[in-house]
Formats: sequence, structure tokens, C-alpha cells
Amino acid sequence: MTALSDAAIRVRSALESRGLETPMKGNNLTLDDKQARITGLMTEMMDVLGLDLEDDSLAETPQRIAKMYVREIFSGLDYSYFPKITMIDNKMKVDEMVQVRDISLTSTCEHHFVTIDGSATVAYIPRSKVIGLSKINRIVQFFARRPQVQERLTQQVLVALQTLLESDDVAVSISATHYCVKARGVMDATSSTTTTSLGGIFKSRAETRHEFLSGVVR
Ligand SMILES: Nc1nc2c(ncn2[C@@H]2O[C@H](COP(=O)(O)OP(=O)(O)OP(=O)(O)O)[C@@H](O)[C@H]2O)c(=O)[nH]1
Ligand SMILES: [Zn+2]
Repeated sequence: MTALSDAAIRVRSALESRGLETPMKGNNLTLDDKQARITGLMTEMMDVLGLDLEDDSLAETPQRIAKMYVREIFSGLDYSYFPKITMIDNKMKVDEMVQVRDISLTSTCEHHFVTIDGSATVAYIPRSKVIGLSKINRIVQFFARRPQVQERLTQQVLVALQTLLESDDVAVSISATHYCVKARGVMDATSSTTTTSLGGIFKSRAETRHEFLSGVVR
């Protein structure tokens, strides 16, 4: 078992204490154990669907799906995948908003296990520390790689950044298309969903909120 980073431990405990952690019961299975179990279960599911697992195109699908779930699209359930975080002291005394727009995001709807396809905009006001820019994208991707509801994903990114930056002054907005809405069920091909979580000065000060939201709605 890989030892978790200090950043991962602090973020997980901040989410747990706010009731924002993804509902997880946990178990003692290693990533390899999980992959093996899911391979067996996918084999059974495809068998129930009546698919021919001896067909050369289908034969490896259970293994492929198991690897994709455990190591790729649900890897964010395991804090050993939490990104390495680089923080630097705010020696340059930046006190204006830093905003990262159009962060690519694909996640998976936890109700249907189909794709959520969207983008995130994240902003913060530097206080004592400045975070490496790419780390913002990586934190978004880490939490996106879980079965999700968009509202919780937005809050998890907010709290993770607040914890790491040791400041409440963070804002997150996510706009996404849910394929459970687009490709099945109600079959709406054009609607999208925007969720926003504002902390600190982004919530309390109208000008800061407007500055952030005007960067989101373009
Ligand atoms: N709030 C929220 N709802 C979501 C999200 N992703 C999917 N859903 C919704 O979860 C709901 C699940 O509703 P159910 O009635 O149990 O499922 P269903 O019978 O497949 O519903 P339909 O999608 O309407 O066919 C649906 O309304 C989805 O649109 C999300 O990120 N946030
Ligand atoms: Zn869904």
C-alpha cells in the first residue's frame, strides 16, 4: 500500500468533516484484487447479456473495463492517486484573483455510470501561498475520476483547494453535459448543467463574485 501524501490526508479529512466525502465503505482489496474481481463480474454481466466472450473483439472487454474502472475513470476513489501538490510562498505579494478557465473535465455519473463531459473554472485570491497552476487541473481531474454528482464534485474541488491554500477565498464553477440526460432517458441533446461553489470573499463580496462569474459566463 502506497503511503498517502500529507496533502491527500488533509484534503480527505477536510471533506469527511464537512460531510462532502464520496460515500465509500472501503475494503481491504488491493488495486490488483479489485481489477480481478471486476473482470469476473464483467464477464458474468456480458454472459447474462448473451454476448459471445469467445469472439476476438469481445474476449478482452472484461479485463479492459476492470482496468479502466480501477486505474483510470474511478482512480480518484483511491487517495494514493492524489496529485503531488507544489505550493510556493506568496513572496511576490499577489493579492488579485488568479483564475484558471476551461479546465477539461470528464467524469462519470454515479446514477448511471455514463460520462459527464464538461469544463471547470477555478479562481482564488492568493494569501500566504500560491499553488502550482497545473495542480489545479490535476485536483479537478482527481475528483472527476470518481462516480459523481456534479454538485458534490464542485464542492470537493472547492474544499480541497481551500484546505491546501489555507484560505476560504476560492471559487469553482463546472459546466457539463450529462450523457445520462443526452444519450438515454429524456434524450435531451442540448441542455447543460452549471454548478458553482463560492467560498470566503467570493461569497461575501459582490464585486469579487461578479468578477469571477463574468469570467465563467462568456
Ligand atoms: N442533481 C444531479 N442529478 C443528477 C446528476 N447526474 C444525474 N442526475 C440525475 O439523477 C436522476 C436519477 O433519477 P431516477 O429517476 O432514479 O433515474 P432514471 O429512472 O434513470 O431517470 P431518468 O434519467 O429521468 O430516465 C436523474 O434525474 C438524473 O438526471 C448530477 O450530477 N446531479
Ligand atoms: Zn446519470
